[in-house]
Amino acid sequence: MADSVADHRLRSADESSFALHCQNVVREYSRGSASMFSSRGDVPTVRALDGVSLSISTGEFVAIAGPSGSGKSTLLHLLAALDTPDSGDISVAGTDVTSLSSRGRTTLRRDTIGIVFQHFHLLPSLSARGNVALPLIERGVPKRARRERAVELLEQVGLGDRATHKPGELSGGEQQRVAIARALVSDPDVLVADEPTGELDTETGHRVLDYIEQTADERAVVVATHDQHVIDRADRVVRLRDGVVVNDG
Ligand SMILES: Nc1ncnc2c1ncn2[C@@H]1O[C@H](COP(=O)(O)OP(=O)(O)OP(=O)(O)O)[C@@H](O)[C@H]1O
Repeated sequence: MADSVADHRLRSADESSFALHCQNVVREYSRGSASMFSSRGDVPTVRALDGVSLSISTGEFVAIAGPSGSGKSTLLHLLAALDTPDSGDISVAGTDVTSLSSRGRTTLRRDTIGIVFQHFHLLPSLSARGNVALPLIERGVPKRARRERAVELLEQVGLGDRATHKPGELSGGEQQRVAIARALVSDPDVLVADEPTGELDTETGHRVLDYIEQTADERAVVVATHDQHVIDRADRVVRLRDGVVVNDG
């Protein structure tokens, strides 16, 4: 049977009213193979998230903070539908992620989630415009419309004059702005960013943050970060420690 995202729309009004919602989420990783550690076949695990519950609305700019290893990236990957939890529920834009197949999650990401990584993840052989237009190919948007939309987004992030430059010809801050433009090109309901200012100097980090902040007016924005500037500017800070939410406000 076809696995359409629409089949996984939540029935509950409570959960579907949030752009992002997770309930009692647990995610464990195994530490190597069973044979390495135990004659009984037990695989040691690390519990990266231990019962996390969180709801984020459209228009909120939320920072996920906490010490190294506290579970920030793990949570972000789950909220971006890049991964699934061992137990608990996650919904994105009213769709139950945990019941989707891998293909269904790919469709959900394509249609509703923009993702920005610390290391930009741009294709070096494509121009800034080509990188930004990439998600529109998957959506079947014609070439001319793709180009126009990509240039529009690059102008919004202040890089209209860099459209034909390749990533190697751009500074770190410019590359990160290209990555943000790419994440926003499909006008997603949710923007998820993992340490987006981690590789940038303070001033460039502020510029990138300006763009991220602006986009939060019409979508939910979640940023995992160690950067105090991001934490200071967020509407709300969710603090993790050892995979548990220790503060939310
Ligand atoms: N693929 C993996 N395999 C095994 N353990 C992992 C894996 N990814 C993360 N972990 C472990 O899960 C825990 C949470 O890691 P996570 O990367 O989510 O933390 P973080 O808060 O993002 O850390 P940092 O700030 O250093 O990026 C850590 O103990 C980490 O070692």
